Amino acid sequence: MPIICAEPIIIDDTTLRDGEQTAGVAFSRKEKIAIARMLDAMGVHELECGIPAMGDEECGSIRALVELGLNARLITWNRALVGDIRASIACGITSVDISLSVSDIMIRNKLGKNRAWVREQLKQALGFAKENGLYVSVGGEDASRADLTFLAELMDLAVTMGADRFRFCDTLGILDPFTMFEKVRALHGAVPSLPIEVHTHNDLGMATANAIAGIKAGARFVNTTVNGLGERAGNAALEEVVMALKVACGIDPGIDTHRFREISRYVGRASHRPVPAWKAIVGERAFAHESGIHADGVIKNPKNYEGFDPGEVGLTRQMVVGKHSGTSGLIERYRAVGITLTGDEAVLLLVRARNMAGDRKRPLTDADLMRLYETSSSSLAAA
Ligand SMILES: CC(=O)SCCNC(=O)CCNC(=O)[C@H](O)C(C)(C)COP(=O)(O)OP(=O)(O)OC[C@H]1O[C@@H](n2cnc3c(N)ncnc32)[C@H](O)[C@@H]1OP(=O)(O)O
Ligand SMILES: O=C(O)CCC(=O)C(=O)O
Repeated sequence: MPIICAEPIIIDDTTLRDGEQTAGVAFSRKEKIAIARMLDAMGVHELECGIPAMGDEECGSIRALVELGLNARLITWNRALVGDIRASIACGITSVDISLSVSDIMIRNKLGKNRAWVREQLKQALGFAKENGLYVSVGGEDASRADLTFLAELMDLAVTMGADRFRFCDTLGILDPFTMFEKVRALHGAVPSLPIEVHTHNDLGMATANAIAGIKAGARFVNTTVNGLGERAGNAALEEVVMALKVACGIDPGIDTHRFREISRYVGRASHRPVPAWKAIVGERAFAHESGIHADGVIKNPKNYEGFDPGEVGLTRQMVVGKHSGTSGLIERYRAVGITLTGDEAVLLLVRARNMAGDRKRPLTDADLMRLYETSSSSLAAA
């Protein structure tokens, strides 16, 4: 059943920040500009575009993105350090994520500090950002393992100091959607005046589900990356979150989805992480039908076996002849290469086509189909 959102859902795409943090991935400046332009043209609302603290090269890229004058809001990632925020301001940035580890495990074992230090650091960094007129998302790193009462306390402090939103991060990707929902709902209930952003990771294969659960629990901002790039197993994929919102939740975040295939292929090349054929939404074979019952159903009406039209994401439907084909699919494929089969001919050819696909461990090409037809001509004449 469609859910009603009082306010629009804002997609904050972090392909250029967390996406580039995928181990071994490095985008050139030219690629960053191309990706940002595409995302902007598609109507993506915000781009987390880099980390000024990384140094001159990164700052040069961020400045170049600022100079594009995109519609999308550009936001940078910063530790809760005045120096990091200064570096963002020097890039011409007016929106920042100020990140603080908020779980006791990270506060103790990574930062070597305590909760009081975190509070103090937030005051200093947020205070500095606000004095400089910045829009601020307070990033709660490892929020999914943090004490909820402490999180609510930090959120209260953030509201008092003028923060614009709080980012709930499932940094390790260890939540399930039900727990995600409960935690985000609890925080939203505790501090309703501070909008929540959700940042999810795919370590258990639930990044998209958790992003959607966060939105259903009241989050208004959601982080995505093209193809689900990101630390370790990646983040929630832009194309999955947007289509899940549209198809499963009845929420249209206003993104031009027709370019999903195009941007997916571009980012796949630029990241040297080719898109698997079966990848949800954008995989080349995401709308390929081989199994007899499915092919027959799709031929009768695509709605039988497609949750949405492939054209909506820039893909095309493919009818495949293989080991699981039935006669309807085979007749349809032969029709596409200009040959009309009778029912008897299809029955005869089907056995041979299945065997051929099984032997070759791949679907039959047009050339395979033609050869099969020609080499079966005497049997077909008798059929
Ligand atoms: C969950 C995330 O994705 S967070 C984003 C992570 N992204 C990146 O790390 C990519 C870019 N990072 C970098 O270029 C570098 O790590 C830099 C420039 C930020 C820091 O570089 P270095 O000074 O060489 O430090 P190094 O990377 O070895 O260690 C990180 C330091 O930041 C500290 N730190 C980590 N998170 C925070 C935080 N939120 N606020 C303040 N300090 C922090 C660590 O405690 C550590 O400092 P320490 O050595 O005094 O304990
Ligand atoms: O903004 C933050 O605090 C960190 C975001 C992040 O990349 C993560 O927690 O995985």
